[in-house]
Amino acid sequence: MMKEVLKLENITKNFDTADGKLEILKDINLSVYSSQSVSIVGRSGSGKSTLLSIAALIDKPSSGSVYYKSRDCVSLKDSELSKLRASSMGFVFQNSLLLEDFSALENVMFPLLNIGTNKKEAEERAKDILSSLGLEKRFNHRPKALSGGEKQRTAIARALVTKPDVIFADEPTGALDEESANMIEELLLKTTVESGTALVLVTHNPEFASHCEAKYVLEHKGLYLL
Ligand SMILES: Nc1ncnc2c1ncn2[C@@H]1O[C@H](COP(=O)(O)OP(=O)(O)OP(=O)(O)O)[C@@H](O)[C@H]1O
Repeated sequence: MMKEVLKLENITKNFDTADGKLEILKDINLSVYSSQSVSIVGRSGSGKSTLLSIAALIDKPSSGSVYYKSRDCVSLKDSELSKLRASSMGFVFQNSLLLEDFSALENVMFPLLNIGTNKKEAEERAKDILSSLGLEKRFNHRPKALSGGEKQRTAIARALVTKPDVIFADEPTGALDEESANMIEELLLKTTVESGTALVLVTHNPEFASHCEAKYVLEHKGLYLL
């Protein structure tokens, strides 16, 4: 049976601006299960990144609950949230920032060292995952010596290496040419499902979105199943 990894309940988000209260999200509900891929599309400014930040426990909702493996997370302390993110979540962004002064291998080892994995094991696991993403000849390359697609594959390796329960991807192929974008798309869907990780994907690309198991559109402040 599939486990529920993430549950958003009646999420509302307002921003206070010079022109008063701006309501961005209203009564959003979403459940995400292990191994499930979920896509969220919507026009620019509809609140996709805001929703992703709330789901990933980076930002807090104005009201509503975020449950992570049945645990209510909205009122957890920042230090607990950081720990939870580091051990159980992975992130891939349009321009995933890699550490420029470190090799691809060191970039991928970093999240493991951060959660206390010993160096030898971290190196082995980082090498394994980079190799599985076709980067076995790029271990020692710094980010500036990697192509755009290779950088994103390194970012995916970095996101997956801790074996997270869920990966949040915000426009992960937005900066790539079509061929690299297709490859990254395929890799993300395949690697997440195979490792039991859930994927929550925000994208402008309707084709990429359509390959996910559950497809949502964010419009008029609400989230609707397509
Ligand atoms: N800190 C903030 N203060 C005020 N308004 C904000 C803040 N953050 C986001 N917004 C507004 O919230 C709305 C939603 O922004 P968000 O980035 O979530 O949209 P999006 O759907 O991800 O857009 P895009 O597809 O262009 O990336 C926008 O109108 C934005 O201006």
